[in-house]
Amino acid sequence: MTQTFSRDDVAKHNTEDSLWFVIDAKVYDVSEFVDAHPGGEAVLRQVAGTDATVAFYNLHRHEVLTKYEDLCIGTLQGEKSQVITPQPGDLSTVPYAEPLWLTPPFKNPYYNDSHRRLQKAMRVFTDKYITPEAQAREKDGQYISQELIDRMSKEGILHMRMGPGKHLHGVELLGDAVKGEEFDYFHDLIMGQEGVRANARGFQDGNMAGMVIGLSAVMNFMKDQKRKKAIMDEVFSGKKKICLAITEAFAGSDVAGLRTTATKTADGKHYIVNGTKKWITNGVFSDYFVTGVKTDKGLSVLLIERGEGVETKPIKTSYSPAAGTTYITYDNVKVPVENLLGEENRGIYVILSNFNHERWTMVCGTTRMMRTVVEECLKWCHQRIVFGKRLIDQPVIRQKLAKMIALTESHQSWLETITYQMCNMAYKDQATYLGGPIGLLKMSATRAAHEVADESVQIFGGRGLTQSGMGSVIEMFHRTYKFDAILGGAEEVLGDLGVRQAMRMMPKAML
Ligand code: HEM
Repeated sequence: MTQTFSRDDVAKHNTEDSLWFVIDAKVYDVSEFVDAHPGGEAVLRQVAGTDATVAFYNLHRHEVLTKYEDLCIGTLQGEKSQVITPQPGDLSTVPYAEPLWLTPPFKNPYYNDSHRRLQKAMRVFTDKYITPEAQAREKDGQYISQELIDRMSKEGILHMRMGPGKHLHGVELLGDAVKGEEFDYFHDLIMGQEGVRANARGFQDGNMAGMVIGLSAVMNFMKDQKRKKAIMDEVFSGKKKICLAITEAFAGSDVAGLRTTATKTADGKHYIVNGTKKWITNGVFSDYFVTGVKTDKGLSVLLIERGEGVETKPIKTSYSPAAGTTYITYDNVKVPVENLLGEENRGIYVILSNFNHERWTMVCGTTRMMRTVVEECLKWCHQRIVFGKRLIDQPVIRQKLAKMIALTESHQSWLETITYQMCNMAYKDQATYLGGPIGLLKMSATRAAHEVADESVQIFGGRGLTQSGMGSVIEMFHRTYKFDAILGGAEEVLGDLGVRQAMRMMPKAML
């Protein structure tokens, strides 16, 4: 694209056969494209021979130009493009589009060089591999490809998604961006926040969310160490998939109400499992199901392999089928007693100890998505002309942005404060001291997401309700933010948990 043209050259191409215009100092020849233009032929003819930059950005996302770059035949003499075309791995320079620690000149006490290296490497990986696949799967509703799973496995991404621990020791992580031994909860936060930038909430769960919440129970509670290692190897190598099967049509956040039963056989060697599970993420393509069951004196957790008596079928939800949301039935499924995770009748401990990390991971994602929505709105408000002004020139719009920015920044800061505690507190103490705060944080983050989603649709108007084009990210967020408000514990349950934990620590303090 070395050819240059004057504005007069462009102006001559406004005929039936030759249709050129300028967008951002680049010259486009759309003579052959007019028939195929999704917005119709007439609108293009109206701007033939002129500078159509403002009209274009009022109607299209910038990536449309990248997709159709073949239509560009040259540039304007002596003029330079102004609009930034992001490259894989780039940080955004839009204010508030990145957390403060990634925004010069701000300083932050929590992150070191290994965090920065990991952030950079994971962003490149997301931009190059996760986003294109996520967008494709959102459209075709298929499940994640084995190719992407294999690629993530090779880079140690599956290992890292499980958080800090021995499973990372000696594993090469994203080209050695960080040593497994030094991986902490801030690295974990980075993995959680960078991954969601694919802007596809359904696929985000389809991308091994079942593993994140299911494998941890095996890692922490399977007694047979050889078997545990074998299962971890199968899952980390991407050969087998695993999910967590707790909720039922009978019981959601109130896990004590589960009705799936596990009865021991007379010889004591097996459990016979009967019952159902609902809303199980990744269930349709999983090989292992970490399943909450009722045993004679309480709850227990069993690792169940796909096999005779286990049936899975997809459930349609308001996010994409790519999540693999599943209804499971267990009909007289024979499970070896060695597959018991933790102690019999004390499964509630297994389930609860899993929750903190799951909830915290969800906050990482929600907070990052709110930030992306802020960025989308800031860009849109600067390019959208309405009533003869840019949207950003309307005070009422600036009020909405102020609220959205404040909610995003405050939740990121609170999240980092909690993450710092996780880095510096023994795992067993975290259940006592952080269960409540993490519950309150998740409750508050999803309430904030509710506000951010609502305001962003008001800013985008009809485009915020349209799945393709300018408002696609807003539409996706508004349609799916509720998943974080329900999954992993509903807002009300978590708020109550936070206050009840505070009640337990309440001294005899009087007014
Ligand atoms: C190289 C130049 C252009 C390309 C490749 C292009 C491509 C597209 C595409 C892919 C869409 C579908 C919606 C989307 O994905 O955003 C679209 C919609 C549209 N385009 Fe273009 N377009 C170009 C220039 C223009 C210009 C200069 C105008 C008007 C002055 C225009 C007017 C429209 C309209 C009115 C729509 C429908 C928008 C909507 O549904 O909200 N296009 N265009």
